Amino acid sequence: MSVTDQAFVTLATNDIYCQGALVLGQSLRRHRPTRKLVVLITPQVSRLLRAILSKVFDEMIEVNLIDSADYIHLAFLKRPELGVTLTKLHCWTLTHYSKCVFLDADTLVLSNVDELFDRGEFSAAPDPGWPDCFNSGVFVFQPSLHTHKLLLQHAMEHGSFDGADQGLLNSFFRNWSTADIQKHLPFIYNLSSNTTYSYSPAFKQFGSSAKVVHFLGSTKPWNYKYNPQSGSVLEQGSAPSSQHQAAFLNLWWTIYQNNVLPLYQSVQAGEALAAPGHTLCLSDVGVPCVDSASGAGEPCANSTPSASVPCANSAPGSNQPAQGLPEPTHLIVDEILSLPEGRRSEDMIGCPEIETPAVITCDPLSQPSPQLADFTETETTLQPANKVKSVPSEETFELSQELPAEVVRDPSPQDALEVDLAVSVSQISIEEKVKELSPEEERRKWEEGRIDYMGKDAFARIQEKLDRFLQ
Ligand SMILES: O=c1ccn([C@@H]2O[C@H](COP(=O)(O)OP(=O)(O)O[C@H]3O[C@H](CO)[C@@H](O)[C@H](O)[C@H]3O)[C@@H](O)[C@H]2O)c(=O)[nH]1
Ligand SMILES: [Mn+2]
Repeated sequence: MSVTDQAFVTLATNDIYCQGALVLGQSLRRHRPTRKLVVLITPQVSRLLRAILSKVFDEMIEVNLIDSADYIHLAFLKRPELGVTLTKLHCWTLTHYSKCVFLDADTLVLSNVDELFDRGEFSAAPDPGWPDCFNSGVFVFQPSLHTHKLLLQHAMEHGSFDGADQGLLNSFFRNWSTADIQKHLPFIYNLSSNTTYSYSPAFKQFGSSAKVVHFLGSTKPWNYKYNPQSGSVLEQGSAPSSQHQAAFLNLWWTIYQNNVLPLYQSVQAGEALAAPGHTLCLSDVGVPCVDSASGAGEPCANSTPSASVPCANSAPGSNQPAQGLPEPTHLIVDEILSLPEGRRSEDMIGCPEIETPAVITCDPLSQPSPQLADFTETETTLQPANKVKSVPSEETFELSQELPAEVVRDPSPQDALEVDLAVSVSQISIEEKVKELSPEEERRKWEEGRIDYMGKDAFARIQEKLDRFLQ
């Protein structure tokens, strides 16, 4: 039975965090949630990622990025990510829901967690670093404009002791650790992926009942490279700290490969149809059992090739991208991960962890071609595309009365983080790059007071330019 006035909510302020939100959304879907899935995005998210998110989430709601630069005047800023994570507070404006569960975009759901809706505001699990504080990566809350207003007021009056949302929320809900044990979520609802390293006997005892894994900290799953053939992340600079952590990372990537990448392919194929010549570089390479990302590196047992399926056009759904948004993420598919011989999803039964994979197959008999006509969607878990909503204007108005004018920004694209997906037979990686700004955008940034004092606008570099000019 589905409950339409309650929702799981996440946040992604750029295309990189969208990768996490997509895996989280698909991990929730695999366990058949009875609540809606909602993603909060900011204007920085590209139209391609919006199109993909709308295939996974029931609702996509655009909110204003509360940018750290805006808070210089409020003098409460030490860490640049503060503003961004304060954007999380917008979740209290979702008043068309009676209760919600917030999940960070770097969390992964391992089983059905609908029972979280039996808890009340404000429920959260202890933070592994300081268990008298809660971790703000998973929490139960009740949307309310009044609470939202109080939270923003609290932010302005008291700041945040850690410079981000977790410190703010802990001081706002300050009796969490003592008042009501019902509001202490068990740790299995927010298991930090690296805890297994710090207390492995406990993990051995209780780890199998983990329901939500949280990749907290600076290295996220998308920072690793993944080998689709072995089904495991590649050990490089940032090697996983334990075997268990590696298993969670491998699961993240399995879902990414099987349930997220195909969405790119179908949406980009649709875009190519709408605008021929769109960047989509594909070559037809049969990859033996690329979906065998079980974590153990075992090949799929039941991968009997079926008759090849002729490719057909696949429309991306009803989502038409909005105008004036950041340029889409680049998808570089060097060698497409097509299943050999047009293998259908039914053939994947032997692959563990994959219940209803979204699979795109390509007719191996047809010529390699960058045309979308080479694709067909055989089975997907896609949800109906949904409308993009914005926070109602009255709320924005109310908000802008509360805060200095510059805190609430025009929803103009700015500093979009672009993503390069590099997909080959032996490696998948998600590279992030900061978009090069045009001279006009640079000037606008300066005029808005968003100056990169530590980076390219550092005094030494300006001096260099002046010297060159004066020579
Ligand atoms: O550039 C960003 C940064 C963060 N987020 C969102 O904000 C969440 C929190 O950021 P994250 O990088 O996941 O922080 P953690 O490494 O988990 O660090 C801790 O500290 C953060 C700041 O207090 C809290 O928000 C987290 O819940 C807490 O686990 C993310 O999951 C996203 O949903 C973005 O959308 N874009
Ligand atoms: Mn997190």
